[in-house]
Amino acid sequence: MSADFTTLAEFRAVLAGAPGTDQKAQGEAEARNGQLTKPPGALGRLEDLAIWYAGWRGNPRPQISAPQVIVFAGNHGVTAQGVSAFPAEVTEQMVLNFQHGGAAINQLAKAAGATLDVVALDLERPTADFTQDAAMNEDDVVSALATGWNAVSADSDLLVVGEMGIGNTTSAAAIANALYGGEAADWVGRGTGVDDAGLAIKERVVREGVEKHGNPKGLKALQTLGGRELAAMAGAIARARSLRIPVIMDGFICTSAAATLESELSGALDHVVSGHVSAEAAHGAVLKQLGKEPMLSLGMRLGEGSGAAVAINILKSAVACHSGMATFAEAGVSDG
Ligand SMILES: O=C(O)c1ccc[n+]([C@@H]2O[C@H](COP(=O)([O-])O)[C@@H](O)[C@H]2O)c1
Ligand SMILES: Cc1cc2nc[nH]c2cc1C
Repeated sequence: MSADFTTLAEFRAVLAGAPGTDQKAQGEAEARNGQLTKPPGALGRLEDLAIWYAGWRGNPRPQISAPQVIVFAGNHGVTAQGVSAFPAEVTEQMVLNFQHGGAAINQLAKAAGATLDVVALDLERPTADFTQDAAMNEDDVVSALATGWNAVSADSDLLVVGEMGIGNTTSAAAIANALYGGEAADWVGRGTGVDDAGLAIKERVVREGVEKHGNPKGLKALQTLGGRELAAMAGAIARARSLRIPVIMDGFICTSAAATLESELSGALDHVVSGHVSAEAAHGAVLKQLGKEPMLSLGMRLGEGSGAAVAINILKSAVACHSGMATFAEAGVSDG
């Protein structure tokens, strides 16, 4: 299948034409939730998650039986400046590890009953150093969006997008700084574990990049400051919307990539929930800007879709209760 767009303008039109939640199914799910054998609200946020999921699936009593995890990998020109604790070769080495089943995400996807796809994007062709030039030209960012779009299986009933890309916390910080303002220092963190000198380099690189590209917003931020794996995650999130597949987003990089869609079009992430808040310093602030409450806070900072994969189990639990529980009438339990 090929994507429904060949330019950024066409991708914007796709975003604008995307479906909303199914109000009828959502209302029916809400009504069902009120009849289940529990005190009202006793399942806390699990109840909201199940109703949200039902609305997007257009089914008041849905199931989750085909979750898909996709990990996108990309390389970043900005690594030449010394912004990561690890060398750029690790991106490709970890792709091989994913393919051989040896990474954390392999275990977490399996534990959550999800399929796992690994998509490497032009690893031999890193993006441009965004302090010098736009990270990607329009053709490159559209191609990466299309790769993400095409990676989503229409048979999935839940999507997790994750990433692997040495240097990409610098990209994510630059995007967040461009979208939300403040100082570069507000958005940079230690990523894979840079020392104070590395953190100072990241701060300078983010400041220079954001200034060079003029505080870009929306897809322009994705193109000029992002990376191929970030654009692919954005493309996959957009495709999931068009297929009414709910999405759990992962850590700082995933959330910053997703934020470019919301910046482009308010409501573009209504079908997306946050799986976790990562230990990367600014992740919580980006989630706050998006009005997304993370499901989990486990001190993770791995990427790969790992935190979101753990959260699949939470969403499955929410939906299992919602669709499997008896009502007061069915169980002969007196309601309050
Ligand atoms: O998901 C997160 O919040 C997260 C936080 C810190 C690091 N990472 C991962 O670490 C890599 C980027 O870190 P760095 O230091 O190279 O910018 C990339 O492969 C990410 O998947 C991911
Ligand atoms: C080993 C390693 C694994 C990762 N997975 C996601 N980002 C990563 C970064 C490193 C360095």
